[in-house]
Amino acid sequence: MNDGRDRLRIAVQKSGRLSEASLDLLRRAGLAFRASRDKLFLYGENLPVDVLLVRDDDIPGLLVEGSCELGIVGRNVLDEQRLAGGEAAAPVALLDLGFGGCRLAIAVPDGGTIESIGDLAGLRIATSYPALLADWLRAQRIEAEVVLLAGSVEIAPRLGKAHAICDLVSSGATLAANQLRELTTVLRSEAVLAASPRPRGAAATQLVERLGARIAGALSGAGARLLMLQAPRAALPAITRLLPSREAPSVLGLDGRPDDVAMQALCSASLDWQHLEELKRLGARGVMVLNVERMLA
Ligand SMILES: Nc1ncnc2c1ncn2[C@@H]1O[C@H](COP(=O)(O)OP(=O)(O)OP(=O)(O)O)[C@@H](O)[C@H]1O
Ligand SMILES: O=P(O)(O)OC[C@H]1O[C@H](OP(=O)(O)OP(=O)(O)O)[C@H](O)[C@@H]1O
Ligand SMILES: [Mg+2]
Repeated sequence: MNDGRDRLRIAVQKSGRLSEASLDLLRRAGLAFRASRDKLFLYGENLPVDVLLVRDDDIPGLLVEGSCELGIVGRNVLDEQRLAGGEAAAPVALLDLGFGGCRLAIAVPDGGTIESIGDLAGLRIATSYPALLADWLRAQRIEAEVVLLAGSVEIAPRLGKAHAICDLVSSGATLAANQLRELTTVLRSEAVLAASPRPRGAAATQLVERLGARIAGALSGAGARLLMLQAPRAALPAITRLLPSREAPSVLGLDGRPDDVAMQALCSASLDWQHLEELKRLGARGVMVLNVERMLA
């Protein structure tokens, strides 16, 4: 690994919105950990892979300097630091992880005079994401002043510090509580698996690829169902049309029953009781649905 280490390091948010889901995903990818006494480090027990628990803002920097080979962080944090860092090598986003979904949005006081993005010209906008906001303003050819605030951005308009804000939104409850309304979206974000841009040795590269494949497998397996049944061969086309299936089902002949088949199909999470009742009506028997835990392409 980098700096002569013989174990891989993954940086994960210590305590916050991404912490639980990040560790859960790593466990589903087959990693088992033991916590250090100071709870800043999780020692990998079954693979040479350890987890570093840090502030999410530190994760891109740890990847850039090569102290960690992988990290789980919001795309918002990754893109902000890439834009702020200018030309320097940036971490590489490998995979979207399907949690931590939110958007960076511009919001304005309810009932105020700002009605379209053009109205932002010449105004002050408070944010914790100055590089993303400045980049968006440039692209929209709007000249506005960016006011940097580390947190509680939503109260800036009430304090007279800014006319508008640019902050993360998911349910919209925080905006509503502060009498703000969303004007436009600057960036859609979710947690991503990111890799260090520093060159690594062959062993580390191989382990990064192996973990990437396991994590992708844990994600694609999540929610998938394996449907197994027996049915009259003649009912197969109708059954196949009915299924929320990702690919063609596997069909097997049955000994001594030429008119019947056994079939197996990988379905999405939307496979429900109504599908099963319909299958029965079409002549299916022995219908079984299993949750898929992991898949390897
Ligand atoms: N309301 C939200 N809904 C869903 N995801 C969110 C929301 N707010 C933030 N996120 C995502 O979760 C990430 C972490 O958010 P959190 O609020 O825990 O960060 P933080 O306060 O900066 O934590 P830290 O102490 O690690 O710096 C954000 O960068 C973003 O990607
Ligand atoms: O649209 P909503 O569902 O209301 O979520 C939006 C809020 O969530 C985030 O803050 P968080 O709650 O993580 O607190 P923080 O500011 O301390 O990070 C974000 O900064 C918003 O304030
Ligand atoms: Mg942070």
